[in-house]
Amino acid sequence: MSVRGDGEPGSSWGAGGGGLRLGTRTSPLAMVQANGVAARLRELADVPVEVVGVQTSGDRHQGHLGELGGKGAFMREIDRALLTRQIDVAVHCLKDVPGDVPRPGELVFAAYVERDDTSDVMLFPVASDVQCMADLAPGALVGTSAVRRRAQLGRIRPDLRVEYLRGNVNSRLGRLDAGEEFDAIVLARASLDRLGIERHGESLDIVPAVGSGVLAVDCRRADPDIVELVRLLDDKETRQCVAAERTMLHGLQGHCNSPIAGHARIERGGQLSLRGMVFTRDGSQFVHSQEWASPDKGEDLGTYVSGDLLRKGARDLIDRIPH
Ligand SMILES: NCc1[nH]cc(CCC(=O)O)c1CC(=O)O
Repeated sequence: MSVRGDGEPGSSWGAGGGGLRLGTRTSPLAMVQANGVAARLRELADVPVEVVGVQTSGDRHQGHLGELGGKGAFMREIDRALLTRQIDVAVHCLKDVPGDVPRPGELVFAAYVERDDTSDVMLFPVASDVQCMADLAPGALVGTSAVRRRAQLGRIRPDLRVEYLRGNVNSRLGRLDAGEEFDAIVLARASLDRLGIERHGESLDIVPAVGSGVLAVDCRRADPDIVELVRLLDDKETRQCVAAERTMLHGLQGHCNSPIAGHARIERGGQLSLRGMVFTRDGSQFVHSQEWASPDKGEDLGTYVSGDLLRKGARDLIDRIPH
């Protein structure tokens, strides 16, 4: 999809020399996110930026993501488009970037955009009388695809039944409102905010996903001008939090089916804190760790917390769940 392709003659940006091509998934959420990043790049550099939708196997495939080798299914085609210079910049939800597969060495996340809301919200069918989790009947059916949400819901309301639900945000809301399948679903608050969807949702008191609410902007290391431009979108505190969370995730060596939660933040006193949790599928067992460090020590903090979780038995919890 070409949102703006008016490459100025003589402009030397990007692979084609006529401006930057910014690639992302074709979902409405990915497009909104990419358009936001593209607008900021145009402002910063007075450069034409064309948004390009890239079809990924994760979007084409309707079944269980595990069948495609997990979350990486949303990245392979986009990485390839960057490496073959079909696009110059890519925008990803960091939450969807796997922690157990190394990124191609030729690429660099030159920016982590200032973090949006990290919370998970429970939504109810518009026509339903029930508009909060406490009012859900015992055994009510909740839709989500995230093992982390399933496990933590299990800790709050072990009676709820959880069924696998994925697809783009609007199709999930459509299925919810049709009122025939689910009593509630769980979504990221950030996805509703970015799509401009205003509807009641109950923020859940659960630990967020590693990388939640963060957009990662990828480009080729070999293009220093582009790296330098994208760098201007980088938010220092977000990068410090990401360093802690992602280092923890790498240290745990989980897979896409591992119920892992991780959340770093800069506290009021200026310290960086990191909380990590690993659960069994139903959340009945878990390990927890929290530690603080100076904000420039995010990686050490992540290493410490993953080590602490492993000492407390995280490996056994992770290995008990099939890939
Ligand atoms: N798993 C899908 C996904 N990956 C990133 C977001 C958007 C929010 C974010 O960047 O954290 C979503 C939608 C959702 O979970 O509802």
